[in-house]
Amino acid sequence: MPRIIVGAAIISDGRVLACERALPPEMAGRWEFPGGKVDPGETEEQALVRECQEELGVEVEVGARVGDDITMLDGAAILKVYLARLVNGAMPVPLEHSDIRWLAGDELDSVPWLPADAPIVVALLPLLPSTP
Ligand SMILES: Nc1nc2c([nH]c(=O)n2[C@H]2C[C@H](O)[C@@H](COP(=O)(O)OP(=O)(O)OP(=O)(O)O)O2)c(=O)[nH]1
Repeated sequence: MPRIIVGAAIISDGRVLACERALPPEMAGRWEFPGGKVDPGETEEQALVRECQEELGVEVEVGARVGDDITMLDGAAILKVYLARLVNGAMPVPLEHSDIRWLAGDELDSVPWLPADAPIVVALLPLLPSTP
C-alpha cells in the first residue's frame, strides 16, 4: 500500500500559503504545501488539521481536493492536496519551515516548489487572482 501524504492549499484573501522546507538537507529551500504523512487510524482531513496545527499553529477547515493524486517515490507514496481555509482568526507562523509566503496567482512561480507539486500549482492557478 502506498503511503498517503496530504497537503493543504490554504487560501486567504486570494493568496495561497507556500512553505519553505528546512529539512532534510536535500529538500531544504524547496517550497511545499503544509502537511505530511497520514498516520494509521487517521483520516486525511484529520491529518491535515493536525499538521497545520503542528507546523503553523493554526486551525484549518479542509475543503475540496485540488489537482489529481500525485504518485511519488516510484509508487511508494501518493500526494493528495486539499483546499483549506483558516478559522479562528489565527495567522500562520513557521514553526517547522524556514519561511512562509502568501502567493497570488501570478506569484506562484516565484518560489522553487518541490517537483511533485508542479501539477497542483497549475491546478491552483484558476482559483487565485493575480496581483493588481
Ligand atoms: N507536506 C508536503 N510534503 C510534500 C509535498 N510535496 C512533496 O513532494 N512532499 C513530500 C516531501 C516528503 O518526502 C513527504 C512528506 O513527508 P514529511 O516528512 O513532510 O511528513 P511528516 O510531516 O509526516 O514528517 P515525519 O513525521 O515523517 O517527520 O512528501 C507537499 O506539498 N507537502
